[in-house]
Amino acid sequence: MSTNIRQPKYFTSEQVAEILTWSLVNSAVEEALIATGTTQANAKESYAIQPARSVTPCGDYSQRLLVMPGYVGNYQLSENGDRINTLACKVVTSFACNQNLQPPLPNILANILLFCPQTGQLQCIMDGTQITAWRTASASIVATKYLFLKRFPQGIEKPIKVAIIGCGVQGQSHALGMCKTFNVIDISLWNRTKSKADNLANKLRAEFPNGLNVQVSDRPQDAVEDADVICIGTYAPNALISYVMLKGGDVHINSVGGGQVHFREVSQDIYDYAVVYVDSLVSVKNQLQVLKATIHGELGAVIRNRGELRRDGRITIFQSLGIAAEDATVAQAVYDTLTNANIKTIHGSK
Ligand SMILES: NC(=O)C1=CN([C@@H]2O[C@H](COP(=O)(O)OP(=O)(O)OC[C@H]3O[C@@H](n4cnc5c(N)ncnc54)[C@H](OP(=O)(O)O)[C@@H]3O)[C@@H](O)[C@H]2O)C=CC1
Ligand SMILES: O=C(O)C1=NCCCC1
Repeated sequence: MSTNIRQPKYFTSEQVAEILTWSLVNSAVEEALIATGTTQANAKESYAIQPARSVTPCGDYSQRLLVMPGYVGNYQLSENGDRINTLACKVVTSFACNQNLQPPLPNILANILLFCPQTGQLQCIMDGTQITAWRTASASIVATKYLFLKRFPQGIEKPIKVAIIGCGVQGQSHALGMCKTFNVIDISLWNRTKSKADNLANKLRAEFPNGLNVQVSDRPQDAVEDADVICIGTYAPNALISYVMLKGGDVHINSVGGGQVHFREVSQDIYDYAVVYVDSLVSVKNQLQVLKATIHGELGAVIRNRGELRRDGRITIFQSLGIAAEDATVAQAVYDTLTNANIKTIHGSK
């Protein structure tokens, strides 16, 4: 039999990093969130098919291999772009011990396989480690825009105070993404190992020399006490923030940390009071049984019914689990840029 099968391309983390900008990733992730929740092919709407990810513990639960397949159909990477389909699968490991290696490795290492949606042929494998860091922060950015900033007349121009709890890979991408996307006037950083918060503070001061007040806090409560928006992404097995620590009134929390075993970095009393949204209700069934919270709905549903949500004076939580559709749309945007395909994608400064 003749083989017309082409070898897949490979894109390194350096090639991928070169392409990533906050405007590109934010818009690709927003499309993924909108598509999530609609699973049927439909001429007018985008949709996503993303079965629950498989999790293989490798010895114990602190070492896991996750396989995240996803198909996103009939979506656009930019307003004037063609409607496209993407078939992808992220293969990602989470080994909590990697940070103790000399030299340290990221705990979360990923590769994304992108397939031709017409033939199923593997088109490329790209490093997904950076994409995971960026797309998770972007999901929190989109959540902050729709669940929090839409409450105010100034919208995304509103000056906000942000707290970052945990300054690992996720804390860093959240801090940079928030400051690049929104009018952040004040950012407070807390990390268990203080030197990491100090390093991030220096990076932010260098990158945003004007108009951004950067502080490192000794305790999580000091970081969050005035915060409008809190981004928390750790492996903590116990709550790091609780209701009494918050400023009261309008507060939005992006909680991305799965912990090693449970979702425990935010205290139960905050969940009891807050309105909780997720990226995917399907993932909730599989991964969030331990969380005692009423889930209000999916972020994508809020975006689809633009402007209908009013949560004035409330605490909202975006409980992020991470979905394959986000990896798929971002990987597609990166691939298109690197290969000049579907080139009407949106670009912007880093
Ligand atoms: N929702 C999603 O889509 C995604 C979620 N994640 C989750 O986000 C979290 C962070 O991942 P990532 O940033 O890549 O990991 P990193 O290893 O880069 O950072 C881990 C962070 O957790 C902190 N931490 C660990 N244990 C504790 C503890 N007992 N108390 C307080 N802080 C602690 C570390 O502090 P220190 O520096 O002192 O060690 C560090 O700040 C993980 O739970 C991961 O599973 C990751 C990717 C996607
Ligand atoms: O969504 C992801 O990607 C991940 N989520 C939880 C931890 C591993 C990576």
